[in-house]
Amino acid sequence: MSELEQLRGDIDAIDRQIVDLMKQRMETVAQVAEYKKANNIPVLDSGRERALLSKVGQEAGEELADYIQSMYRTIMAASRSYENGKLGRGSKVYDGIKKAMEETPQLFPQRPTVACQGIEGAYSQIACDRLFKAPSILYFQSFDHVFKAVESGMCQYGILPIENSTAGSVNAVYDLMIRHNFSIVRSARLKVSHNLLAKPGTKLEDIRDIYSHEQAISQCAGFLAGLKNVAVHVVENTAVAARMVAQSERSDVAALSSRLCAEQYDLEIVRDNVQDQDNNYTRFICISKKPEIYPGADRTSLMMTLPHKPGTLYNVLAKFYALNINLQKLESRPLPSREFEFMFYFDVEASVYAPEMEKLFRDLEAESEQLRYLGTYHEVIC
Ligand SMILES: C=C(O[C@@H]1C=C(C(=O)O)C=C[C@H]1O)C(=O)O
Repeated sequence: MSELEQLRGDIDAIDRQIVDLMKQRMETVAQVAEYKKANNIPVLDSGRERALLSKVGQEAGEELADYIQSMYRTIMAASRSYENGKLGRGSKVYDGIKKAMEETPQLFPQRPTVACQGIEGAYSQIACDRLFKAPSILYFQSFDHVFKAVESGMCQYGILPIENSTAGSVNAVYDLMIRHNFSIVRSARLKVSHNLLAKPGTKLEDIRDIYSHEQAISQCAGFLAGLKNVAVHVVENTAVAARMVAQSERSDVAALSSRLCAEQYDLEIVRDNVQDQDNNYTRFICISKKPEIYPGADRTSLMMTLPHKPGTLYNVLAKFYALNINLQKLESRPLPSREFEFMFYFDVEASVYAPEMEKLFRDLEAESEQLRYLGTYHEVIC
């Protein structure tokens, strides 16, 4: 037997003892849960946990204190989760998820009324047309109006951009999420390619002024830098830019917009795919008033307000880790009304049918100040 094999044999023997001791510890934890139930005591006891951490840290000695303490944080989180299960406390959120699954039809609607921000030809419209077969689209001036149109029932769904691969999160939309009630029922990941559009017959060398949204301009910076005697102007969105060019009396102006805008506004594509990088995409969410969970839903979004104390975010992340749930997105936004408090937005990868989802919600509800379930849905790649 090699030295390594011998050492691993020793580790195996120690692990048998650890597992045995952990089983004994969990059995005692279950008795604690019984006691707490009978005496109406909450599961979490932060004071006891802090004292335990400090004690095991001292017992471990300076060199190992950090390792042992971090292991104990995990052990205590597992104990609390076990206690919540033993107490038979269900999860309100998970009950709501089950109800939404029962009540949602099998098929995603094909012809609903959908709220989009902008005008015809905007990227939200492209995302909307990929998500629904034949939607009736109502256009609104702001993202806030899209949320309101869905909240009031005027539109069945709303489309909102939330993230771009080059420019990052759309903070304005995350900030509005805090203020509105809604559910996410689908998301779309749309490949974005920008084209230089002008009136038919216009040549590249004739163009003197180019209009577009600032994000599109920055994504085409390399192409624009190569043009001579051209001024670039920011407008509110790429479809507005195309409409301006179409309505202009001049024939030396152009817009950076989608291919759809060329058709929409009778413009010609002078140059296509002029973005600097070809892996440019934007993610959109499709929102509704009430939760709807369609078959195949594998992504769940949550929002949580966490108290401003050390370790609160860590505790949430530890739960995802303990249940082997993959985190796809984490976004934090300051809460305007509460100084130094943050709203965290999470996207996790897990099917609603997975048993760990019920455990996750039970544990999160038991311990987070404010938990908002936003929906479970599938992301469409278009
Ligand atoms: C087991 C208990 O419940 C929780 C788990 C703890 C642990 O695993 O040691 C400690 C405190 C509580 O947050 C307890 O209250 O003792």
